[in-house]
Amino acid sequence: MSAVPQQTVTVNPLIALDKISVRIDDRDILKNVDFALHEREIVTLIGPNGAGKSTLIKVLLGIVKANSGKIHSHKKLKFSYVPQKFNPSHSLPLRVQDLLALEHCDADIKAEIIRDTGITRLQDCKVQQLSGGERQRVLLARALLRLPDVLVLDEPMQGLDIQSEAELYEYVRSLPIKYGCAVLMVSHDLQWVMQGTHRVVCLNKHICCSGLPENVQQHPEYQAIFGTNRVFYQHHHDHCAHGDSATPCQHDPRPHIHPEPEA
Ligand SMILES: Nc1ncnc2c1ncn2[C@@H]1O[C@H](COP(=O)(O)OP(=O)(O)OP(=O)(O)O)[C@@H](O)[C@H]1O
Repeated sequence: MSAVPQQTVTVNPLIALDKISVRIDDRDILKNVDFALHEREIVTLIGPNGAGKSTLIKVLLGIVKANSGKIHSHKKLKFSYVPQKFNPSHSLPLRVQDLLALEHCDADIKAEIIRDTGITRLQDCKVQQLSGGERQRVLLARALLRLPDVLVLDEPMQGLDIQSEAELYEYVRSLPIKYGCAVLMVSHDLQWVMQGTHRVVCLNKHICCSGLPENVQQHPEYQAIFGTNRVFYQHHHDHCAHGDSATPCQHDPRPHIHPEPEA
């Protein structure tokens, strides 16, 4: 069983891609891709480098136009996207609090998101000067402040240390219930992501297979790409991951990411 409580999947998906194909410079990037994301669902997109994962996300976000196929959605959706790379211009110095102020959100929720993503003490820092891990936290906070219907995370663990990575997964897992969003995540980190996801979709220009993590790893196309030794790691948290301690966090039992230690 997946380690995440299964959601009741509604009949109507929030958004569905129907036979989407994308060609760039006469190369097939996506071929006949059917994909659906349901309310409050956590879906992880996996696949080898160049499989078209970022392109699929960009089609969903409307950044890339498909050459053929249809996108269905029964309401106008609010998306938040945390990209793989974000390099803010040095010619436009921006403090973290200025970046966060661009999203309008209830003050209590904003305070909660800032606290839970561990960025309270970064408010006066310039975005350009943040470490990779700090930047990821700030981008996640900013994405959440939009209170999106769909939160899209493209390899969000980049730059995070192992401790923060575990906390971030735990935190992401709590988001659909806390803020009512669906989460679509791209990740190469099979061990950690699979135990936090409702459904896995394996892409290699076309959808190779999809379903529960434990079923997908038995699929021949999955095994052809990733081999048979990549068994998903099942980890059960009843504690937050800070301090290398397995004892429950005394000060705050809610999923949250701890701030990076001060230098
Ligand atoms: N704007 C573009 N122009 C030309 N080729 C592109 C463009 N965008 C993507 N591609 C090509 O499409 C293919 C899929 O790229 P994409 O970034 O979607 O893959 P990915 O699965 O996200 O890869 P990775 O895991 O390495 O991030 C790649 O071969 C890439 O070079």
